[in-house]
Amino acid sequence: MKFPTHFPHISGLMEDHHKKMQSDSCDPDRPTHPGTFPTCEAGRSDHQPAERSVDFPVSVVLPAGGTGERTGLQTPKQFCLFMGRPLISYTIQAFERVSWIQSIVVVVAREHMDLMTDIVQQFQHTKVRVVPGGSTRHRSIYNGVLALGEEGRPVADKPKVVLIHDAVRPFVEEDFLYKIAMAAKEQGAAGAIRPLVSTVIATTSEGYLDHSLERAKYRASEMPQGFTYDVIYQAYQKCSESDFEFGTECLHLALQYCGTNAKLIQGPPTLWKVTYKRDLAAAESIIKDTLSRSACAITGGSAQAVTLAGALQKAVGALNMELAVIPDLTGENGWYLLKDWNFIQVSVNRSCLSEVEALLTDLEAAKQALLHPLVVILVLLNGSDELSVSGRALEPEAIMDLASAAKLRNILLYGIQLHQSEDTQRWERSVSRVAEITSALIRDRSPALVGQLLQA
Ligand SMILES: Nc1ccn([C@@H]2O[C@H](COP(=O)(O)OP(=O)(O)OP(=O)(O)O)[C@@H](O)[C@H]2O)c(=O)n1
Ligand SMILES: O=C(CO)[C@H](O)[C@H](O)COP(=O)(O)O
Repeated sequence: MKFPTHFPHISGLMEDHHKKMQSDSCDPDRPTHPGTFPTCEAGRSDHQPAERSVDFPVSVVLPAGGTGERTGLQTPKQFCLFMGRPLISYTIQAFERVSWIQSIVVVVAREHMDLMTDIVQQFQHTKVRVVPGGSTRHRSIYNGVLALGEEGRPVADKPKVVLIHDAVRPFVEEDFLYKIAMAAKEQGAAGAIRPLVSTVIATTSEGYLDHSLERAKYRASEMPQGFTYDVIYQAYQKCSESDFEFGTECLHLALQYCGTNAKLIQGPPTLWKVTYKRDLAAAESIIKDTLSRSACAITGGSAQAVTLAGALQKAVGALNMELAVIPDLTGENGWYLLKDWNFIQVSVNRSCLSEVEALLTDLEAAKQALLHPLVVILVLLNGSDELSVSGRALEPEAIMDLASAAKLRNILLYGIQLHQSEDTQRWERSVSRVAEITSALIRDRSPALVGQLLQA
Protein backbone atom coordinates (compact mmCIF):
# COMPACT_ATOMS: atom_id res chain seq x y z
CA MET A 1 0.00 0.00 0.00
CA LYS A 2 1.65 3.18 -1.09
CA PHE A 3 -0.71 5.69 0.48
CA PRO A 4 -0.48 6.89 4.05
CA THR A 5 -2.97 4.86 6.06
CA HIS A 6 -4.64 7.91 7.57
CA PHE A 7 -5.99 8.89 4.17
CA PRO A 8 -9.71 8.42 4.50
CA HIS A 9 -11.85 6.13 2.44
CA ILE A 10 -15.06 7.84 1.65
CA SER A 11 -17.51 5.00 2.28
CA GLY A 12 -19.65 5.69 5.29
CA LEU A 13 -19.05 9.44 5.46
CA MET A 14 -22.70 10.01 4.72
CA GLU A 15 -25.81 8.00 4.01
CA ASP A 16 -26.45 7.37 0.36
CA HIS A 17 -28.32 10.48 -0.52
CA HIS A 18 -28.67 11.40 -4.10
CA LYS A 19 -31.52 10.62 -6.40
CA LYS A 20 -31.23 10.00 -10.10
CA MET A 21 -30.92 13.37 -11.68
CA GLN A 22 -32.71 14.37 -14.81
CA SER A 23 -32.06 16.85 -17.55
CA ASP A 24 -32.32 20.57 -16.99
CA SER A 25 -35.59 22.19 -17.93
CA CYS A 26 -35.59 24.55 -20.89
CA ASP A 27 -35.10 27.70 -18.79
CA PRO A 28 -31.32 27.74 -18.28
CA ASP A 29 -31.64 30.05 -15.26
CA ARG A 30 -33.96 27.78 -13.35
CA PRO A 31 -33.24 24.13 -14.11
CA THR A 32 -35.88 21.99 -12.42
CA HIS A 33 -33.34 19.27 -11.64
CA PRO A 34 -29.69 19.41 -10.76
CA GLY A 35 -28.99 17.58 -14.04
CA THR A 36 -27.76 14.31 -15.47
CA PHE A 37 -24.88 12.20 -14.32
CA PRO A 38 -22.08 11.55 -16.74
CA THR A 39 -22.60 8.69 -19.12
CA CYS A 40 -19.40 7.00 -18.07
CA GLU A 41 -17.21 6.67 -15.07
CA ALA A 42 -15.00 9.62 -14.48
CA GLY A 43 -11.93 8.84 -16.44
CA ARG A 44 -13.25 5.91 -18.38
CA SER A 45 -15.61 5.57 -21.26
CA ASP A 46 -17.80 2.57 -21.97
CA HIS A 47 -19.27 3.85 -25.15
CA GLN A 48 -16.85 5.03 -27.77
CA PRO A 49 -17.05 8.83 -27.94
CA ALA A 50 -17.65 10.36 -31.35
CA GLU A 51 -14.37 10.91 -33.17
CA ARG A 52 -13.32 14.54 -32.66
CA SER A 53 -11.15 16.40 -35.03
CA VAL A 54 -8.84 18.73 -33.14
CA ASP A 55 -5.99 19.78 -35.38
CA PHE A 56 -4.07 21.80 -32.80
CA PRO A 57 -2.12 20.75 -29.72
CA VAL A 58 -4.06 20.80 -26.45
CA SER A 59 -2.57 20.33 -22.97
CA VAL A 60 -4.07 20.43 -19.52
CA VAL A 61 -3.14 21.96 -16.18
CA LEU A 62 -4.76 20.34 -13.14
CA PRO A 63 -4.16 22.43 -10.01
CA ALA A 64 -4.02 19.98 -7.08
CA GLY A 65 -1.87 21.93 -4.66
CA GLY A 66 -4.50 22.86 -2.08
CA THR A 67 -5.01 21.62 1.46
CA GLY A 68 -8.78 21.14 1.32
CA GLU A 69 -9.32 23.05 4.55
CA ARG A 70 -13.08 23.28 4.07
CA THR A 71 -13.54 19.51 4.19
CA GLY A 72 -12.25 19.54 7.77
CA LEU A 73 -10.16 16.43 6.97
CA GLN A 74 -6.42 15.98 7.45
CA THR A 75 -6.07 14.65 3.93
CA PRO A 76 -6.30 17.09 1.02
CA LYS A 77 -9.49 16.10 -0.81
CA GLN A 78 -7.69 15.31 -4.08
CA PHE A 79 -5.92 12.43 -2.30
CA CYS A 80 -8.98 10.98 -0.57
CA LEU A 81 -9.60 7.40 -1.65
CA PHE A 82 -12.70 6.33 -3.52
CA MET A 83 -12.79 2.55 -3.63
CA GLY A 84 -9.06 2.45 -3.14
CA ARG A 85 -8.23 5.08 -5.73
CA PRO A 86 -7.49 8.75 -5.05
CA LEU A 87 -9.87 11.36 -6.43
CA ILE A 88 -7.09 12.96 -8.48
CA SER A 89 -6.65 9.71 -10.41
CA TYR A 90 -10.29 9.81 -11.56
CA THR A 91 -9.85 13.40 -12.74
CA ILE A 92 -6.62 12.58 -14.56
CA GLN A 93 -8.25 9.70 -16.32
CA ALA A 94 -11.13 11.87 -17.50
CA PHE A 95 -8.53 13.80 -19.50
CA GLU A 96 -6.17 10.98 -20.32
CA ARG A 97 -8.81 9.03 -22.21
CA VAL A 98 -9.35 11.96 -24.60
CA SER A 99 -7.25 11.14 -27.63
CA TRP A 100 -6.71 14.75 -28.74
CA ILE A 101 -5.27 15.82 -25.38
CA GLN A 102 -1.49 15.57 -25.56
CA SER A 103 -0.24 16.09 -22.05
CA ILE A 104 -1.38 16.81 -18.52
CA VAL A 105 0.52 18.77 -15.90
CA VAL A 106 -0.60 18.01 -12.35
CA VAL A 107 0.44 20.69 -9.88
CA VAL A 108 0.81 19.56 -6.26
CA ALA A 109 2.30 20.94 -3.05
CA ARG A 110 6.01 20.15 -2.71
CA GLU A 111 5.39 17.76 0.15
CA HIS A 112 3.05 15.71 -2.07
CA MET A 113 5.35 15.35 -5.08
CA ASP A 114 6.39 11.81 -4.09
CA LEU A 115 2.85 10.75 -3.28
CA MET A 116 1.62 12.09 -6.62
CA THR A 117 4.42 10.31 -8.48
CA ASP A 118 3.41 7.06 -6.75
CA ILE A 119 -0.21 7.61 -7.78
CA VAL A 120 0.82 8.16 -11.40
CA GLN A 121 2.78 4.91 -11.34
CA GLN A 122 0.26 2.81 -9.46
CA PHE A 123 -2.67 3.78 -11.67
CA GLN A 124 -0.56 3.74 -14.82
CA HIS A 125 -1.21 7.27 -15.99
CA THR A 126 0.76 7.92 -19.11
CA LYS A 127 0.29 11.55 -20.14
CA VAL A 128 1.09 13.10 -16.77
CA ARG A 129 3.92 15.29 -15.53
CA VAL A 130 3.97 16.36 -11.87
CA VAL A 131 5.23 19.83 -10.94
CA PRO A 132 5.34 21.71 -7.62
CA GLY A 133 2.60 24.19 -6.81
CA GLY A 134 2.47 27.57 -5.11
CA SER A 135 0.85 29.09 -2.04
CA THR A 136 -2.36 30.04 -3.88
CA ARG A 137 -4.40 28.48 -6.66
CA HIS A 138 -3.26 31.13 -9.18
CA ARG A 139 0.38 30.52 -8.30
CA SER A 140 -0.10 26.79 -8.76
CA ILE A 141 -1.82 27.24 -12.11
CA TYR A 142 0.90 29.61 -13.27
CA ASN A 143 3.56 27.01 -12.38
CA GLY A 144 1.65 24.51 -14.50
CA VAL A 145 1.42 26.93 -17.43
CA LEU A 146 5.15 27.66 -17.19
CA ALA A 147 5.93 23.93 -17.13
CA LEU A 148 4.05 23.53 -20.43
CA GLY A 149 6.14 26.17 -22.15
CA GLU A 150 9.45 25.38 -20.49
CA GLU A 151 12.59 26.46 -22.28
CA GLY A 152 14.49 23.59 -23.74
CA ARG A 153 11.31 21.85 -24.85
CA PRO A 154 10.78 21.74 -28.63
CA VAL A 155 8.59 24.62 -29.87
CA ALA A 156 6.27 22.06 -31.42
CA ASP A 157 5.56 20.78 -27.88
CA LYS A 158 4.08 24.06 -26.77
CA PRO A 159 0.31 23.66 -26.76
CA LYS A 160 -1.91 25.96 -28.77
CA VAL A 161 -4.66 25.64 -26.17
CA VAL A 162 -4.34 25.02 -22.44
CA LEU A 163 -7.30 23.59 -20.56
CA ILE A 164 -7.33 24.40 -16.85
CA HIS A 165 -9.43 22.25 -14.56
CA ASP A 166 -9.56 21.90 -10.78
CA ALA A 167 -8.30 18.47 -9.76
CA VAL A 168 -11.31 18.18 -7.48
CA ARG A 169 -13.91 18.24 -10.24
CA PRO A 170 -13.67 14.60 -11.38
CA PHE A 171 -16.75 14.37 -13.61
CA VAL A 172 -15.86 16.08 -16.85
CA GLU A 173 -16.69 14.61 -20.22
CA GLU A 174 -15.04 14.76 -23.60
CA ASP A 175 -17.95 16.52 -25.29
CA PHE A 176 -17.70 19.46 -22.99
CA LEU A 177 -13.89 19.60 -23.11
CA TYR A 178 -14.16 19.72 -26.87
CA LYS A 179 -16.54 22.69 -26.75
CA ILE A 180 -14.24 24.58 -24.40
CA ALA A 181 -11.09 23.78 -26.41
CA MET A 182 -12.67 24.88 -29.72
CA ALA A 183 -14.06 28.08 -28.21
CA ALA A 184 -10.72 28.86 -26.56
CA LYS A 185 -8.89 28.45 -29.85
CA GLU A 186 -11.43 30.72 -31.57
CA GLN A 187 -11.82 33.34 -28.87
CA GLY A 188 -8.61 33.15 -26.83
CA ALA A 189 -10.50 32.15 -23.67
CA ALA A 190 -13.56 30.10 -22.75
CA GLY A 191 -15.10 28.84 -19.54
CA ALA A 192 -17.90 26.78 -18.07
CA ILE A 193 -20.80 28.47 -16.33
CA ARG A 194 -23.82 27.30 -14.33
CA PRO A 195 -26.96 29.09 -13.20
CA LEU A 196 -26.72 30.53 -9.68
CA VAL A 197 -28.54 28.63 -6.97
CA SER A 198 -28.48 31.43 -4.39
CA THR A 199 -28.75 35.17 -4.89
CA VAL A 200 -25.45 37.03 -4.49
CA ILE A 201 -25.51 39.96 -2.08
CA ALA A 202 -22.93 42.50 -1.00
CA THR A 203 -22.58 43.21 2.69
CA THR A 204 -21.37 46.30 4.53
CA SER A 205 -18.34 46.02 6.79
CA GLU A 206 -20.76 45.99 9.74
CA GLY A 207 -22.52 42.92 8.36
CA TYR A 208 -25.65 44.59 6.94
CA LEU A 209 -27.03 44.26 3.45
CA ASP A 210 -25.43 46.72 1.09
CA HIS A 211 -27.07 45.62 -2.13
CA SER A 212 -28.18 42.50 -3.88
CA LEU A 213 -27.54 41.40 -7.46
CA GLU A 214 -30.27 40.48 -9.90
CA ARG A 215 -29.72 36.73 -9.96
CA ALA A 216 -30.88 36.15 -13.54
CA LYS A 217 -28.07 38.38 -14.85
CA TYR A 218 -25.29 36.44 -13.18
CA ARG A 219 -23.77 32.99 -13.51
CA ALA A 220 -21.50 30.82 -11.40
CA SER A 221 -18.11 30.39 -13.03
CA GLU A 222 -17.04 26.75 -13.02
CA MET A 223 -14.29 24.71 -14.62
CA PRO A 224 -12.93 23.66 -17.12
CA GLN A 225 -11.64 26.80 -18.70
CA GLY A 226 -9.55 27.01 -21.84
CA PHE A 227 -7.08 29.58 -23.13
CA THR A 228 -4.69 29.92 -25.99
CA TYR A 229 -1.26 29.42 -24.47
CA ASP A 230 -0.27 32.99 -25.28
CA VAL A 231 -3.31 34.52 -23.58
CA ILE A 232 -2.95 32.64 -20.30
CA TYR A 233 0.83 33.09 -20.28
CA GLN A 234 0.57 36.85 -20.87
CA ALA A 235 -2.23 37.21 -18.32
CA TYR A 236 -0.07 35.67 -15.61
CA GLN A 237 3.01 37.62 -16.70
CA LYS A 238 1.15 40.89 -16.37
CA CYS A 239 -1.07 40.32 -13.34
CA SER A 240 -0.34 41.80 -9.92
CA GLU A 241 0.78 40.20 -6.65
CA SER A 242 -2.70 40.95 -5.34
CA ASP A 243 -4.20 38.94 -8.21
CA PHE A 244 -1.90 36.04 -7.38
CA GLU A 245 -2.74 36.26 -3.71
CA PHE A 246 -6.49 36.89 -3.71
CA GLY A 247 -7.78 36.26 -7.25
CA THR A 248 -10.13 33.37 -7.96
CA GLU A 249 -10.84 33.77 -11.66
CA CYS A 250 -8.50 33.05 -14.59
CA LEU A 251 -11.04 34.38 -17.11
CA HIS A 252 -10.88 37.72 -15.33
CA LEU A 253 -7.09 37.86 -15.76
CA ALA A 254 -7.46 37.17 -19.48
CA LEU A 255 -9.93 40.04 -19.76
CA GLN A 256 -8.07 42.53 -17.62
CA TYR A 257 -4.55 41.89 -18.89
CA CYS A 258 -5.09 40.67 -22.46
CA GLY A 259 -8.44 42.27 -23.34
CA THR A 260 -9.82 38.81 -24.13
CA ASN A 261 -13.54 38.35 -23.56
CA ALA A 262 -14.06 34.70 -22.76
CA LYS A 263 -16.76 32.71 -24.48
CA LEU A 264 -19.02 31.29 -21.75
CA ILE A 265 -20.62 27.89 -22.18
CA GLN A 266 -23.19 26.35 -19.87
CA GLY A 267 -21.85 23.08 -18.53
CA PRO A 268 -23.50 20.09 -16.88
CA PRO A 269 -24.09 20.16 -13.10
CA THR A 270 -21.56 17.37 -12.60
CA LEU A 271 -18.79 19.93 -13.08
CA TRP A 272 -19.34 20.96 -9.47
CA LYS A 273 -16.30 21.27 -7.24
CA VAL A 274 -15.73 18.91 -4.33
CA THR A 275 -15.40 21.45 -1.53
CA TYR A 276 -17.03 20.14 1.64
CA LYS A 277 -17.08 16.73 3.30
CA ARG A 278 -20.57 16.06 1.99
CA ASP A 279 -19.25 16.56 -1.56
CA LEU A 280 -16.88 13.64 -1.04
CA ALA A 281 -19.82 11.38 -0.23
CA ALA A 282 -21.72 12.71 -3.25
CA ALA A 283 -18.71 12.06 -5.51
CA GLU A 284 -18.39 8.50 -4.25
CA SER A 285 -22.06 7.93 -4.85
CA ILE A 286 -21.74 9.15 -8.46
CA ILE A 287 -18.67 6.98 -9.05
CA LYS A 288 -20.44 3.90 -7.69
CA ASP A 289 -23.56 4.72 -9.62
CA THR A 290 -21.75 4.96 -12.94
CA LEU A 291 -19.84 1.74 -12.27
CA SER A 292 -23.10 -0.07 -11.62
CA ARG A 293 -24.87 0.52 -14.87
CA SER A 294 -23.66 -2.37 -16.96
CA ALA A 295 -22.91 -6.02 -16.55
CA CYS A 296 -21.94 -8.82 -18.86
CA ALA A 297 -23.50 -12.27 -18.37
CA ILE A 298 -21.41 -15.21 -19.58
CA THR A 299 -23.45 -18.32 -20.23
CA GLY A 300 -21.03 -20.87 -21.60
CA GLY A 301 -23.61 -21.40 -24.34
CA SER A 302 -25.83 -23.95 -22.58
CA ALA A 303 -29.52 -23.57 -23.39
CA GLN A 304 -30.58 -23.40 -19.73
CA ALA A 305 -28.00 -20.75 -18.89
CA VAL A 306 -28.96 -18.71 -21.96
CA THR A 307 -32.63 -18.84 -20.93
CA LEU A 308 -31.81 -17.79 -17.38
CA ALA A 309 -29.51 -14.99 -18.60
CA GLY A 310 -32.27 -13.75 -20.93
CA ALA A 311 -34.77 -13.64 -18.05
CA LEU A 312 -32.19 -11.89 -15.90
CA GLN A 313 -31.52 -9.38 -18.65
CA LYS A 314 -35.18 -8.37 -18.59
CA ALA A 315 -35.34 -8.24 -14.81
CA VAL A 316 -32.21 -6.11 -14.32
CA GLY A 317 -33.34 -3.89 -17.22
CA ALA A 318 -36.31 -2.95 -15.04
CA LEU A 319 -33.74 -1.90 -12.41
CA ASN A 320 -31.95 0.37 -14.92
CA MET A 321 -29.03 -1.93 -15.50
CA GLU A 322 -27.82 -2.92 -18.94
CA LEU A 323 -26.98 -6.62 -19.26
CA ALA A 324 -25.11 -8.01 -22.26
CA VAL A 325 -25.42 -11.77 -22.69
CA ILE A 326 -22.51 -13.57 -24.33
CA PRO A 327 -21.42 -17.22 -24.47
CA ASP A 328 -17.78 -16.54 -23.57
CA LEU A 329 -15.05 -13.93 -23.72
CA THR A 330 -13.24 -15.21 -26.77
CA GLY A 331 -12.76 -13.34 -30.06
CA GLU A 332 -14.57 -10.02 -30.30
CA ASN A 333 -16.21 -10.60 -26.92
CA GLY A 334 -12.80 -9.99 -25.34
CA TRP A 335 -13.75 -6.34 -25.75
CA TYR A 336 -15.91 -6.63 -22.62
CA LEU A 337 -12.79 -7.23 -20.56
CA LEU A 338 -11.56 -3.76 -21.43
CA LYS A 339 -14.68 -2.05 -20.15
CA ASP A 340 -15.76 -1.06 -16.67
CA TRP A 341 -18.50 -3.65 -16.69
CA ASN A 342 -19.40 -6.08 -13.98
CA PHE A 343 -19.45 -9.81 -14.73
CA ILE A 344 -22.01 -12.50 -14.07
CA GLN A 345 -21.08 -16.12 -14.66
CA VAL A 346 -24.32 -18.02 -15.25
CA SER A 347 -23.74 -21.70 -14.56
CA VAL A 348 -25.87 -24.78 -14.60
CA ASN A 349 -23.18 -27.39 -14.59
CA ARG A 350 -20.91 -29.09 -12.17
CA SER A 351 -17.81 -27.14 -13.18
CA CYS A 352 -19.13 -23.73 -12.22
CA LEU A 353 -16.13 -22.88 -10.04
CA SER A 354 -13.66 -23.68 -12.78
CA GLU A 355 -15.65 -21.38 -15.09
CA VAL A 356 -15.39 -18.64 -12.48
CA GLU A 357 -11.68 -19.33 -12.07
CA ALA A 358 -11.18 -18.94 -15.81
CA LEU A 359 -13.10 -15.65 -15.75
CA LEU A 360 -11.00 -14.37 -12.84
CA THR A 361 -7.83 -15.21 -14.75
CA ASP A 362 -9.08 -13.29 -17.81
CA LEU A 363 -10.03 -10.30 -15.69
CA GLU A 364 -6.70 -10.25 -13.97
CA ALA A 365 -4.90 -10.32 -17.31
CA ALA A 366 -7.01 -7.39 -18.52
CA LYS A 367 -5.83 -5.35 -15.49
CA GLN A 368 -9.18 -3.64 -14.98
CA ALA A 369 -9.03 -4.30 -11.24
CA LEU A 370 -6.06 -1.95 -10.99
CA LEU A 371 -8.46 0.95 -11.11
CA HIS A 372 -11.34 -0.10 -8.89
CA PRO A 373 -12.78 -3.28 -7.38
CA LEU A 374 -14.41 -5.43 -10.05
CA VAL A 375 -17.58 -7.33 -9.23
CA VAL A 376 -18.01 -10.95 -10.35
CA ILE A 377 -21.20 -12.82 -9.46
CA LEU A 378 -21.66 -16.53 -9.90
CA VAL A 379 -25.33 -17.26 -10.57
CA LEU A 380 -25.77 -20.97 -10.11
CA LEU A 381 -28.92 -22.66 -11.34
CA ASN A 382 -29.60 -25.90 -9.53
CA GLY A 383 -31.78 -28.54 -11.09
CA SER A 384 -32.93 -31.33 -8.78
CA ASP A 385 -29.78 -33.34 -9.53
CA GLU A 386 -27.39 -30.42 -10.03
CA LEU A 387 -26.51 -29.57 -6.46
CA SER A 388 -22.99 -30.71 -6.81
CA VAL A 389 -19.65 -29.74 -8.22
CA SER A 390 -17.55 -32.63 -9.46
CA GLY A 391 -19.83 -34.98 -7.63
CA ARG A 392 -19.72 -33.06 -4.33
CA ALA A 393 -22.21 -30.48 -3.07
CA LEU A 394 -21.08 -26.91 -3.73
CA GLU A 395 -19.75 -26.13 -0.30
CA PRO A 396 -19.93 -22.51 0.80
CA GLU A 397 -16.23 -22.85 1.71
CA ALA A 398 -15.32 -23.51 -1.92
CA ILE A 399 -16.63 -20.20 -3.17
CA MET A 400 -15.36 -18.45 -0.04
CA ASP A 401 -11.81 -19.69 -0.70
CA LEU A 402 -11.94 -18.60 -4.30
CA ALA A 403 -13.39 -15.23 -3.28
CA SER A 404 -10.72 -14.65 -0.64
CA ALA A 405 -7.99 -15.20 -3.23
CA ALA A 406 -9.80 -12.95 -5.75
CA LYS A 407 -10.21 -10.20 -3.17
CA LEU A 408 -6.45 -9.93 -2.90
CA ARG A 409 -6.51 -9.06 -6.60
CA ASN A 410 -9.23 -6.43 -6.05
CA ILE A 411 -12.00 -8.62 -7.47
CA LEU A 412 -15.15 -9.00 -5.38
CA LEU A 413 -16.71 -12.42 -5.95
CA TYR A 414 -20.22 -13.24 -4.74
CA GLY A 415 -22.52 -16.20 -5.39
CA ILE A 416 -26.27 -16.50 -5.84
CA GLN A 417 -27.99 -19.83 -6.03
CA LEU A 418 -31.47 -20.46 -7.38
CA HIS A 419 -33.48 -23.57 -8.07
CA GLN A 420 -35.10 -24.58 -11.29
CA SER A 421 -38.89 -24.63 -10.94
CA GLU A 422 -41.71 -25.78 -13.17
CA ASP A 423 -44.03 -23.38 -11.39
CA THR A 424 -43.91 -20.21 -13.56
CA GLN A 425 -44.72 -17.79 -10.76
CA ARG A 426 -42.17 -19.32 -8.46
CA TRP A 427 -39.55 -19.24 -11.21
CA GLU A 428 -40.26 -15.58 -12.02
CA ARG A 429 -40.04 -14.66 -8.35
CA SER A 430 -36.64 -16.38 -8.12
CA VAL A 431 -35.32 -14.60 -11.22
CA SER A 432 -36.46 -11.23 -9.97
CA ARG A 433 -34.79 -11.93 -6.60
CA VAL A 434 -31.56 -12.78 -8.43
CA ALA A 435 -31.87 -9.47 -10.31
CA GLU A 436 -32.41 -7.50 -7.10
CA ILE A 437 -29.53 -9.18 -5.28
CA THR A 438 -27.28 -8.73 -8.32
CA SER A 439 -28.11 -5.06 -8.56
CA ALA A 440 -27.52 -4.52 -4.83
CA LEU A 441 -24.21 -6.41 -4.83
CA ILE A 442 -22.95 -4.45 -7.81
CA ARG A 443 -24.11 -1.13 -6.41
CA ASP A 444 -22.75 -1.62 -2.90
CA ARG A 445 -19.52 -3.50 -3.67
CA SER A 446 -19.56 -4.63 -0.07
CA PRO A 447 -16.33 -6.34 0.97
CA ALA A 448 -18.24 -7.91 3.89
CA LEU A 449 -20.41 -10.02 1.56
CA VAL A 450 -17.53 -11.33 -0.54
CA GLY A 451 -17.62 -15.12 -0.87
CA GLN A 452 -21.23 -15.49 0.31
CA LEU A 453 -23.46 -17.92 -1.55
CA LEU A 454 -26.84 -16.19 -1.34
CA GLN A 455 -30.15 -17.94 -1.99
CA ALA A 456 -32.71 -16.47 -4.39
N1 LIG B 1 -2.31 26.67 -3.41
C1 LIG B 1 -3.25 26.01 -4.09
C2 LIG B 1 -4.59 26.04 -3.68
C3 LIG B 1 -5.53 25.32 -4.39
N2 LIG B 1 -5.16 24.59 -5.45
C4 LIG B 1 -6.12 23.74 -6.18
O1 LIG B 1 -7.18 24.49 -6.70
C5 LIG B 1 -8.34 23.69 -6.81
C6 LIG B 1 -9.59 24.42 -6.31
O2 LIG B 1 -9.34 24.96 -5.04
P1 LIG B 1 -10.14 24.67 -3.69
O3 LIG B 1 -11.37 23.95 -3.92
O4 LIG B 1 -10.22 25.96 -2.96
O5 LIG B 1 -9.14 23.67 -2.96
P2 LIG B 1 -8.38 23.87 -1.61
O6 LIG B 1 -7.64 25.14 -1.63
O7 LIG B 1 -7.60 22.63 -1.41
O8 LIG B 1 -9.60 23.90 -0.58
P3 LIG B 1 -9.83 24.87 0.67
O9 LIG B 1 -10.01 26.24 0.06
O10 LIG B 1 -11.03 24.36 1.34
O11 LIG B 1 -8.58 24.79 1.51
C7 LIG B 1 -8.06 22.41 -6.01
O12 LIG B 1 -7.88 21.34 -6.91
C8 LIG B 1 -6.83 22.74 -5.25
O13 LIG B 1 -6.01 21.60 -4.99
C9 LIG B 1 -3.82 24.58 -5.86
O14 LIG B 1 -3.49 23.93 -6.85
N3 LIG B 1 -2.89 25.29 -5.16
O1 LIG C 1 -14.67 28.34 -10.00
C1 LIG C 1 -13.53 28.65 -10.11
C2 LIG C 1 -12.96 29.55 -11.14
O2 LIG C 1 -13.89 30.23 -11.73
C3 LIG C 1 -12.58 28.12 -9.18
O3 LIG C 1 -12.70 26.74 -9.07
C4 LIG C 1 -12.81 28.78 -7.91
O4 LIG C 1 -12.74 30.15 -8.06
C5 LIG C 1 -11.78 28.30 -6.96
O5 LIG C 1 -11.93 29.04 -5.83
P1 LIG C 1 -11.59 28.45 -4.44
O6 LIG C 1 -10.21 27.92 -4.57
O7 LIG C 1 -11.72 29.59 -3.51
O8 LIG C 1 -12.63 27.40 -4.18
